[in-house]
Amino acid sequence: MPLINKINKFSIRRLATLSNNGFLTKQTPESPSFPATLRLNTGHTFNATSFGAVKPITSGEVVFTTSLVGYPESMTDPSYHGQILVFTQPLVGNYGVPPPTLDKYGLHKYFESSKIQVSGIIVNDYAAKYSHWNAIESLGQWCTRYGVPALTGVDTRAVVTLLRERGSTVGHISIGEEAMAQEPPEYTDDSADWINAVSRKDIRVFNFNGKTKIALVDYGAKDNIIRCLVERGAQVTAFPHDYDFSSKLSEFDGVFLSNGPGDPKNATKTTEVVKKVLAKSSAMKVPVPIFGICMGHQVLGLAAGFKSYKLPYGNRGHNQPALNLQKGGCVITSQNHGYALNDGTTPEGWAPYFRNANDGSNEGIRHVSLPFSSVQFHPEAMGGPLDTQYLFDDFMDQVNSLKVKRLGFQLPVSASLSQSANI
Ligand SMILES: NC(=O)CC[C@H](N)C(=O)O
Repeated sequence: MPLINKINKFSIRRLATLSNNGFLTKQTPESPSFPATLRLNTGHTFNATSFGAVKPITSGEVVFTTSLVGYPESMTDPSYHGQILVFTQPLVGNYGVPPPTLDKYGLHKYFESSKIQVSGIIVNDYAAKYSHWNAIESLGQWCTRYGVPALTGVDTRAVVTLLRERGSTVGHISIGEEAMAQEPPEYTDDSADWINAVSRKDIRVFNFNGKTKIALVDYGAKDNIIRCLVERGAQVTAFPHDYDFSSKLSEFDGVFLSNGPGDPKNATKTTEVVKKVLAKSSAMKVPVPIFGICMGHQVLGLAAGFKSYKLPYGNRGHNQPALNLQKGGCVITSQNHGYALNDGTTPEGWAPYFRNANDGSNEGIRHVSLPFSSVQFHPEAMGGPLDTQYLFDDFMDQVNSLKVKRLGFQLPVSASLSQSANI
């Protein structure tokens, strides 16, 4: 390559870094590569080379995603907190990592939260050389900055075959000869605390100008879920997972239950709060609609009386087909979950809403007469197909029309008559 081209390429990369100044004033150097292993509790060991943080040993549940793109979004999704993520897409890293730019609502434009949430990543073929107009650093540099180990050179198809045969499996990333020679430690399952680790600690309002007031319970909410609501005119009040907002229900037009990590059965406190909210809303003349996504769906289900269970190895990817049991048809969805509700435990007054066309697992529930529903997949789809974003439109339409009805009931009769004449 002529020298001038080389210089131009270098300056363009530098410019990208400088134009995002304030985020990254100095790039982290690439970590040196070390020999490493991924050891699974099945007894299998995979040799690898590290390209992220040099941390001797990291343990966690090993899960896989079949998504072809979206590693910045997946790795910052709080639902992946504490897990070691295997990418089945062989080439990972080739478009680098974007800056932590915030949009006008204060939400991350290119990430799902403010940091890497996975405990480690496993890829087949790491691309250290990246190219993208918006990239400011490589995947390896990003992992190094956040202290997250990353392995390349692993036969990820063999790992996934094992995970699919053996089910949910704990694994250990060992970096360097010394760590590789040691027995991996006993894995301590701290997943009961994961929601607490990722949920916000304070109450925060997004989009003060929004006309429709939504209470969002944050179990580790992805930024794009909040964006999907505020972009549709919502003022979103995000509550910590353990905050009992049931006494404030009448201040809101709708309730949204977010995604989050771990087993929904650990979310006992919030399940009790959601039970109260369901009872309160059901008793209102005009009920307040409730919608949930993934963990929010599971919590709503548990509060309604469904039972949940752990899937053999979970569904994680961007092309999971879900059948709409109410209207017919099939939607292609983005997913990331290890647990599911059991359709066989559907309580009275509720119905399964969506069903996974691959494994038959539940993908959604709805109340047969009240405005309560939820989906296991991710309509906000970051990343993934946008086919089910209409569910946000449906939810906001339902919230707004019931809000008008509720206002009608609250106004004196004469005002209520003139208001309904206006709509
Ligand atoms: N994305 C999510 O909210 C995941 C929900 C839950 N942690 C599960 O794995 O099933």
